[in-house]
Amino acid sequence: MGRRILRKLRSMTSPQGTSELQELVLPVMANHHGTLFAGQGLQLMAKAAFLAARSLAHREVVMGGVTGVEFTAPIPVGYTLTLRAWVSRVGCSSMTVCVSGYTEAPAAPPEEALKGVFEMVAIDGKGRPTAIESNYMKQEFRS
Ligand SMILES: CC(=O)SCCNC(=O)CCNC(=O)[C@H](O)C(C)(C)COP(=O)(O)OP(=O)(O)OC[C@H]1O[C@@H](n2cnc3c(N)ncnc32)[C@H](O)[C@@H]1OP(=O)(O)O
Repeated sequence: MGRRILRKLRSMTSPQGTSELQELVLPVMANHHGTLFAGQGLQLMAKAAFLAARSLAHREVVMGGVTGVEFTAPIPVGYTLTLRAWVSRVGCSSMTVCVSGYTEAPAAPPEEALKGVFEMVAIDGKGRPTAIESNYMKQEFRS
């Protein structure tokens, strides 16, 4: 692959410590109300948090816990859900990742529909916590 194409591909990816996913809500992802099933929403948020944390740590990461999740608006089938995740705290081996999801549809204004805070831990080849070497952020943003 040529260098120019590689440069273009790199510029199209999310910055380190962030991720963005876009999903079309399909009937197979819905509950009996015709809106996104909570378990599917959690899975998508977990995926976005994982990708943001791994891109910062440059190592494999696992989820240690979920600090909080809120579903603030139902997401009907046919809507587009855009999830944005960003690392808000870097510890020794752990990271806090915030995720926010917005809905869009042709006749509806964009609306925040879900959000969550996830604790991710960088691991070595044996699955044990390992230090994150990053200058991304060395302070906690918790109030
Ligand atoms: C991508 C996926 O699908 S992951 C699959 C689901 N997740 C898993 O299977 C993970 C299973 N759990 C584990 O493997 C372990 O409990 C680990 C790796 C998360 C932590 O291992 P421990 O031996 O408990 O780690 P230890 O107590 O040394 O803590 C390591 C770091 O993780 C943090 N941590 C550990 N557990 C948690 C938790 N539940 N919530 C928040 N932070 C945590 C610690 O605060 C510490 O942070 P620091 O290094 O920045 O100071």
